[in-house]
Amino acid sequence: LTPNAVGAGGRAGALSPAPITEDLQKIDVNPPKGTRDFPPEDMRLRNWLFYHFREVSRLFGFEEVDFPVLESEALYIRKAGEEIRDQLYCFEDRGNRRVALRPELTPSLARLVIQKGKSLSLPVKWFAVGQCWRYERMTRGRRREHYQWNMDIIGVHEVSAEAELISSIVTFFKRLGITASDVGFKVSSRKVLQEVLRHYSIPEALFGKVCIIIDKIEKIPVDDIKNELKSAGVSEEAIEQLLQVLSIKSLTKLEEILGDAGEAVADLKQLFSLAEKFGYSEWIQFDASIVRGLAYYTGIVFEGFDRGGKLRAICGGGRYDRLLSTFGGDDIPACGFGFGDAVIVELLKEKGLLPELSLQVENIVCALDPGLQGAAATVATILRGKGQSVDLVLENKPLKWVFKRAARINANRLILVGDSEWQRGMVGVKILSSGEQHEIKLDELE
Ligand SMILES: OCc1cccc(Br)n1
Repeated sequence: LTPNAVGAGGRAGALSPAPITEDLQKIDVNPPKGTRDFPPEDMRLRNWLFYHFREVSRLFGFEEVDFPVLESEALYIRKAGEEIRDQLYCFEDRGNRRVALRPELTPSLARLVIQKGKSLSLPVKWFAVGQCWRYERMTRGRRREHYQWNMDIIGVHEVSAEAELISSIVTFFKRLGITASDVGFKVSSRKVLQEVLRHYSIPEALFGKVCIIIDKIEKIPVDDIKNELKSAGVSEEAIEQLLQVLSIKSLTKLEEILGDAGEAVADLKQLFSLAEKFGYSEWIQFDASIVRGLAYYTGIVFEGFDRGGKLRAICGGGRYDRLLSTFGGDDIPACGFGFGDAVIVELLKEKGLLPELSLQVENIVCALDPGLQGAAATVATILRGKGQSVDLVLENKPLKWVFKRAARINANRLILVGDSEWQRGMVGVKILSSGEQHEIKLDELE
């Protein structure tokens, strides 16, 4: 081959690499805007977090489920003007179907419950950990995906279901070292709004839209809230009463305003009573301004907040008794929550509660000469068969390199396969923490 000659599709000339053809161009190695890669150190933290999500779900007797990330857009088309709708990551697929990357898990769960129908024995207690998406203009530099832990109880009318769900989140926080001094739950009920709107004969059809407007009360000026409520058809008198009720932070005060005949006060009293029995009274407080930003909630709603006031809501949930019937299913009561994987990590960082997670491999196995690479593979396989993790050195490397790698992967032991030892059915073992070294018979290795 003459220098630089490249046979048709063949290897480059022996003297120099093939010229870069126009097909090769440097791709953008970053993930798409608003999305994250999980390199090993981040994946260890994510796995640690998800381990606790799953452990708490197991402690509460919930079964894991999952659904496609891609769903029919129809699951999320609600007319109440939710932000989740405005940011839907939706498109038309090659079959001209309107589809969307799921922005939340609850509609998928409702769909599966309906699909399973009578084959399910109620109550259903399901949990899921899944990636959810939104297409938000990157002006605010916010993410377009996060992972959410959801727990849902389907088929229980009583407030004991919401009390159980809040207990599961308290259990999760405690496992991570987070206390009631760090976070709390603001709890209310949409029945508070419902009773005020009914008192002013505001049509039920406006309920979802009013809730979505009210949910912005901390985010936009109160005059904008008033204007949006007026445009939605709520009278000025009703608006004033609504805003007054929403400022209530005590159940006693709420009872004075609404009376004790309504479901709102009764449900909330029951929840606070159960909270005492579960032992998490210090974690929850009534706050009538909490409505949550999803149109389908119908009763108790709650959100976890950091008492330092620096972070966005940590988690949130509530009762959604009408969602299944709006999907054409039976009228089955339901409640659940979503817990994102981002704010909790910010909180853990702030509290100094992030765990030290490093790669840990029990053994590094190395052949002392190229002819023993097969023997090293045999040793690795024996150890792995006994449940021991092994980093097998796959190339002929100097010992200095092996020791450096052993330190980087935090190996406990270095297993050396040398010719003379191998001839005697032995291998060398070095305990890396102490430096202690000995030989051991292959069949005694464990
Ligand atoms: O919290 C609402 C939400 C939904 C999907 C993706 C992201 Br990031 N955030």
